[in-house]
Amino acid sequence: MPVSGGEDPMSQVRQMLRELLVGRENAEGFFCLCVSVLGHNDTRTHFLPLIQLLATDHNRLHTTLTSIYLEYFSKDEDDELAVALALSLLEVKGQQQTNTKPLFPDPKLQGQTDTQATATYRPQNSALQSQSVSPNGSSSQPPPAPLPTGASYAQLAAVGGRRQTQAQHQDSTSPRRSSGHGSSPQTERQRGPTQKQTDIKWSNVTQDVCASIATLTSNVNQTKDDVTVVECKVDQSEKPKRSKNRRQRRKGYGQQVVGVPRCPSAPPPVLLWFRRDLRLHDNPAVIGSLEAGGPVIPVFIWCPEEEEGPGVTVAMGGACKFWLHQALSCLSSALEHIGSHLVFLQPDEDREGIGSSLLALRSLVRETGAQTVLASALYEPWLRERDQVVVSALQKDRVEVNMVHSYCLRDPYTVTTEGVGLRGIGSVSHFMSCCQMNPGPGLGVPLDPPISLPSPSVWPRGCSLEGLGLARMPCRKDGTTIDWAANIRSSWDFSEEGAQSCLEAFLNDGVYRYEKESGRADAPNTSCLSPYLHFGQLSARWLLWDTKAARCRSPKFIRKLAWRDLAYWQLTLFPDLPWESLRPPYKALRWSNERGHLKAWQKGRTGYPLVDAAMRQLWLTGWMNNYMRRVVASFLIAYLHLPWQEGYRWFQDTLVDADVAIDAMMWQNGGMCGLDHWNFVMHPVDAAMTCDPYGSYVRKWCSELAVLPDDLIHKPWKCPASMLRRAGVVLGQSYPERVVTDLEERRSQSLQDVALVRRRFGEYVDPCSGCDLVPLPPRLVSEAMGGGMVNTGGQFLLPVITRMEFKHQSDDPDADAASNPYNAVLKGYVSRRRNETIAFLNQTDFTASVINEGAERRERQEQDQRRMEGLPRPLAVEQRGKRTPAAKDRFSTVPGRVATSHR
Ligand SMILES: Cc1cc2nc3c(=O)[nH]c(=O)nc-3n(C[C@H](O)[C@H](O)[C@H](O)COP(=O)(O)OP(=O)(O)OC[C@H]3O[C@@H](n4cnc5c(N)ncnc54)[C@H](O)[C@@H]3O)c2cc1C
Repeated sequence: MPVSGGEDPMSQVRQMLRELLVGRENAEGFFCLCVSVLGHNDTRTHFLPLIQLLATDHNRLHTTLTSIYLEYFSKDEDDELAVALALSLLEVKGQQQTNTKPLFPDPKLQGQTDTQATATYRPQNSALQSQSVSPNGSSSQPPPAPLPTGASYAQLAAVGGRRQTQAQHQDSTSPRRSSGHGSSPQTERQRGPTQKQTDIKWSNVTQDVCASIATLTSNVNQTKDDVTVVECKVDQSEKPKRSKNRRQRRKGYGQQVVGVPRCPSAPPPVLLWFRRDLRLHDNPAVIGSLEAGGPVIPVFIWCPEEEEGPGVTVAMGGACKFWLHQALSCLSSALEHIGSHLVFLQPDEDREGIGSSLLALRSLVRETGAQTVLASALYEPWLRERDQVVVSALQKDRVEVNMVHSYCLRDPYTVTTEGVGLRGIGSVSHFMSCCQMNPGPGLGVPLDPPISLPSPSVWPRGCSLEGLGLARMPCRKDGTTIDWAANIRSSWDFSEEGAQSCLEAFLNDGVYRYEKESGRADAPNTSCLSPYLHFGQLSARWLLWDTKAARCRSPKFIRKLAWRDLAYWQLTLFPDLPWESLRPPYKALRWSNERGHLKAWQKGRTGYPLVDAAMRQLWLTGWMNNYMRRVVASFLIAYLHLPWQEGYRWFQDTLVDADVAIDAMMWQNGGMCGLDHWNFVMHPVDAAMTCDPYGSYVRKWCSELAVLPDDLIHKPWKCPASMLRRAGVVLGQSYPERVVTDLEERRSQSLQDVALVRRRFGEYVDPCSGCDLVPLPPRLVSEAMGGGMVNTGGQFLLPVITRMEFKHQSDDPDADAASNPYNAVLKGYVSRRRNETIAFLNQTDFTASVINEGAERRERQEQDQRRMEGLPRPLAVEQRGKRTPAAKDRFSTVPGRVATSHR
């Protein structure tokens, strides 16, 4: 269609939209015109909100346009991002329901046209309602209208109209194309001077398109009389200041709602069942409850038996319960702030004295007359089963229950290995390939929080938050309270705003160092978002969007979200993951039952400062970073020979982010019996070279060692007695002696034990590859029949990733670890140069410290002598560690005083 000259861009788009709807223009032409007229940046920002209005009435057209948009704008995404997008971006209609019933119980609303409903507010429309399309543009659902042969959408757009040159110019200034930053609309909006202008344009776009749609639909005799149309607006004053930029960028997508459908009779209330989605931002269940049109009754039911599941999961340990209490308190305040209220319930008991969420919900339904229950789906197999029971029981009572997907980026029950196979299963790359190959329903765009929730005229009875007993502290005999959580309380902000600030802080700072330095324990280089993600105070979708829009993108960080989803996928495949080793032979491993060692490890009193610092940080704050978790796990397993389940359970009890799926997967992998194998073992001393090279982490958490020098603080047993004396350290008293000293021997023993069980249970070792074999769960068997598996007695066995060190050891089980060419200690995390430095320091540190001692003594004597003789003090020479000039690796810095070369 020719574009008339002289018109403003929006009139042109409006005109084009009319042409499109009456069939005189096709989807590609419309998209091309948008790019040509609005330019690259504005099209990227406004196109999806613009076509959102077509999502229901013209669903197929909407799908086609979304596909075109995605293909065009995903052209130059980097690989990592593309994979992450495979986990997320696309949306199918009704994505949020496991129950497929419509979300509009009100017949009046159901009866109206989709266009009208859209004007009221339909959050599912704010998600991209395209069919499943992979980031590379392939579609698993009806494909979009074909392109003219040989032409890409990018090319089509480039020939779209008379403003081509200008549009192309805008392209070249787009942040993504020029610098690799900020591919999303958000980043464009972040750019100060243009921001206001863009916002104004956007409101014009919305109004214009609404007007145009209204005009067009009036032609087909549709009336808006049944519905109170409330302007979709974002109340800037409601936004916490710190997140302003990011929040603003989203406003085209997650419009806030202040209105409900007008209805002749009062609609029944909706129960909004909060579980692990304790937030108002980007919560599809919250928005879904608004859609139902009735008063909303937010409710939280505490039923610990259901959380625990069938095995020993310690799903809600002490630290987690404490966090939950605080998070609920914050959510409750947030709800009060928007005129609502959170009802706390403890389950009623049935005739056998067993309480359940179902009973609690049933009595709430009876009390309130609610006909709809909305909740965010949970994926632990036992919780899913519980939910299925709730859904079917309430449905029998004629109550509609909708379980909305939002906890992970991908619903783990929709991930399949089709087209990828099982090779490499357990690794995050394999998992991401599965998601990429089978995109399935995804997440769409984040939703803003509601400004208000309609209240019932009478609130149901509930108990107090304290009544749930989540944060009850033990009492001493004298009646005083033991406040074990005091430090946790002072270390975190438990609110949703706390989560947002944490994210903001990370994206402004830590993310710049994340790629290379996320292992540092002495610097805040990771996001610290895990507890917020665990309790759903921050949605993974929100996090992904903000991360993608940040100035500095870290593919490694984005991959972490895939790790999270991988853990949930594994738990759905292997419900025994938290208590049963996946590799059968390893169940027979010889484990130690030395309780003293376990106690020392738990209390941070092993005598290894790095391990102790981490375990004390865990106890005091409920958290430690990933690298430190690996250090302490390696120590427990490879050096203390204690079973991984002990570590898992302690973590579950003490971590504020304790997450059954992630914790179990990581401990299984660390315990050598998961789907994946760590290909390294962290050395309790040498690992410090990466994470705490100057000892400041140890100084913080093991303050009794604070005065020791950098190079000896990780091994106080190597300090000369005089140094310990001066530092006030008495090993065995002020700081514990090492619980084990023969580290090398213990490592060898651990390796030999593995070789032993692999020999004993040879049927679980693949003779060709030497890999361990794992029995496959039925779901994977049915997906992968015929693919590279060995069948033994009805069990399907699959070769899984196996540490090279184990394969080699199996040839000579009695050999010691040092002679194994694949010795995993320190490998995988370090450079050869660093290994050499460590070896050098291990050899020389004792000698060096003795020499230093001597030199210092001589210096002191000389100074005393000079003072006595009244001579001036000699000029101080600055003495610092020296860096090898050509060193690429900062660990080549030799600590202490280094002699300058003598010519
Ligand atoms: C033995 C062991 C046990 C662990 N137990 C838990 C646990 O109970 N709960 C938990 O959330 N994480 C666990 N992790 C994973 C990881 O250590 C934490 O997620 C991370 O340290 C949290 O800090 P962060 O938010 O700063 O992480 P970041 O590095 O900033 O990562 C961002 C988010 O990605 C996710 N993530 C990061 N690493 C992983 C991973 N390896 N697997 C799955 N998801 C990941 C988390 O949700 C995290 O918040 C464990 C790791 C190990 C080695």
